[in-house]
Amino acid sequence: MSVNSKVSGLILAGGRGTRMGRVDKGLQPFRGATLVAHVLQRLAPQVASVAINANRNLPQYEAYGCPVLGDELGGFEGPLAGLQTGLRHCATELLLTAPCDSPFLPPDLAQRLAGALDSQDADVAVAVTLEADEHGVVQRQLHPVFSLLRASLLPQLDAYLATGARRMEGWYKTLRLAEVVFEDAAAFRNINTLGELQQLEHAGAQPEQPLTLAAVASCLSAYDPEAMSVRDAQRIIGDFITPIQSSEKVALRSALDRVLAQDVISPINVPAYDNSAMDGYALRGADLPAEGTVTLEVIGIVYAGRPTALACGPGQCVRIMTGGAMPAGCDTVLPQELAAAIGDGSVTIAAGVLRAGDNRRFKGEDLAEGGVAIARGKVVRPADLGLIASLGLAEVAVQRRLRVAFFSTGDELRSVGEPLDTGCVYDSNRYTLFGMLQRLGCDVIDMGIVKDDTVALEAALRSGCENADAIITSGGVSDGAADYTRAMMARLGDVAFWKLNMRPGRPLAFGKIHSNGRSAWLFGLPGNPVATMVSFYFFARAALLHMMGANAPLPLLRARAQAGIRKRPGRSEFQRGVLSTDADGQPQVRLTGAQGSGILRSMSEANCMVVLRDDQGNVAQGDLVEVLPFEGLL
Ligand SMILES: Nc1nc2c(c(=O)[nH]1)N[C@H]1C(S)=C(S)[C@@H](COP(=O)(O)OP(=O)(O)OC[C@H]3O[C@@H](n4cnc5c(N)ncnc54)[C@H](O)[C@@H]3O)O[C@H]1N2
Ligand code: MOO
Ligand SMILES: [Mg+2]
Repeated sequence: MSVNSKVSGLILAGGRGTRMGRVDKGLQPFRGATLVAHVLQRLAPQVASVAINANRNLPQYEAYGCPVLGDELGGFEGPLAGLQTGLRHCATELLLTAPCDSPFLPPDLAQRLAGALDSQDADVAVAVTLEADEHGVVQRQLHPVFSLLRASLLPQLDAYLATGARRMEGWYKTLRLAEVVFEDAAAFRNINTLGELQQLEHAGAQPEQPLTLAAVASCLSAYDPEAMSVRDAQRIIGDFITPIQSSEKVALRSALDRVLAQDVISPINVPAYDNSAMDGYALRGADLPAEGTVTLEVIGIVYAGRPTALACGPGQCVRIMTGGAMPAGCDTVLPQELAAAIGDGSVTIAAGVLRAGDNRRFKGEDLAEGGVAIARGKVVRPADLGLIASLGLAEVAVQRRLRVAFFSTGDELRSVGEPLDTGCVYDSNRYTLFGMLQRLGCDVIDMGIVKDDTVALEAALRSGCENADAIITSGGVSDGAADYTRAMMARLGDVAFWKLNMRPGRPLAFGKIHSNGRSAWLFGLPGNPVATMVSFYFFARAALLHMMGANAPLPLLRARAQAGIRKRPGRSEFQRGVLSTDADGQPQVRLTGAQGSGILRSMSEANCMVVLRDDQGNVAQGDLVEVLPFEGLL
């Protein structure tokens, strides 16, 4: 008898998809189908039948023609709960599991696991791969959700779950386990984030192949590195970059300005109980008069923070303070200033001053227990600190800080503190870059000035690559005779040199370089000081935030031009402006004089950039233009 007829397949699709922003992972589109469809396609030929374990969107899963089984336990208790349901419905001797986010699972999974189960007389066989860790040491990696189990294990699993334990590996420890080594580690790759999903979507057939710039650029209808639009460049950068996968727990206050690495889940209802929004009288809405007045008996008083056993019957009310728990029977609060008369032990209410249900705050109306209070990717602001504190949480998981190395290139540059030789300029780009990176919350590594010298450049790029997640350079990316930077960048990795249809900031280098087993993203910004800043804001900033896993779009707004602006269609222009409010309090903007890309003074005088897109022509006085205010810009 072939292995197939003894095995039922179970696709585990019952998770919360927490790392994917709580989307239903299995149903995410991937290479023309969904993730679960890819898994089904690979699993079905290996087994007698397949069932899907899912806890939401059941009709969509049913559309694949398989039985869909919800967890018996309820409440997203993890893969063991799915396994329990799968074993309960398993009509064959063996059950094979695979997660819904592993579209590359091996075609011989069932066969090889079954072989080991038999030969080792084990209860369960589990896939293992050998993978080198960061020090190059090979480690055994167990993949507990790729398992083949005897259906007879159900009573043991029921008993294990009844203890409250939920970890797969914990349960396996109580069983006879056969480990089966598979050589192709990439086949067990599971997709945890939308970023990975997107990366693999474009990555060609082999998931282990790194994404190349050429592969990303091939998605554009036309790719001309000599005439790139701002939008295309932003798109390529966004598609090429993937977020770093590393987080840390920090004390709440230290989370300010950091990026949340996980959803903050509310452990409690906020507020924890129905309460009053006003100082006044809690009453039954049904007692409110349709006309004339009603006088209610005051049976007691409730203060905020003190539990109450008071309960109102018809004709009764309770004196209550803001935040006080609503007494049983009450659903409405009369603010005391709306009472027609307040007597000794009674209050009189006129018709029409109040509707039933007014001034009551519901338990959980701010946040419901188990709900997402703040989604991962949010940059933590003061209000978020307060919200997290209101949940009683003292720590949160944040993305580890991004390490960004930067240096300036050019023989003509001198550092602050050095004498200024003839023909030289002081290096200002390292200071603007320091400021912008610091504002983004990066750990910065200032590598100083690097001369136009191949050896020095190579050493600097390699050192940056080995010590940082990203490297930002300025200068040397145009095609001037002394621009050694380009040649060296290209030698160390996959780097594109673009001429963009924009002003300032026309040349830009972008890519990924490698050195001694490490890699880093590279942004080669143009040397002219204003061009450096503009390129940073419109390309590097979003890319760095994306690496940090942050969700922080540019805060653009619209303002009226106080004077006409000359603008040539066909390129984007970023002009320095001063944003203010007109006599009616509406935003207005004027330019700050000379706009040459070496003129930092007008950048310093500006408080915004006027963003004029490719297709825009001359701007007339009073026209609305897009503006990027510097204040509040991360
Ligand atoms: N024939 C062409 N020449 C240039 C083009 C072009 O398309 N064809 N593009 C121009 C544009 S636009 C820009 S922007 C610059 C960019 O050139 P590089 O990135 O190669 O930068 P450098 O040549 O090294 O420097 C340009 C300029 O900026 C000054 N600079 C450089 N670094 C700093 C610094 N850290 N602090 C202060 N000032 C700096 C440098 O002294 C030069 O004056 O190329 C145009 N040329
Ligand atoms: O890109 Mo350049 O910024 O115009 O000087
Ligand atoms: Mg140059």
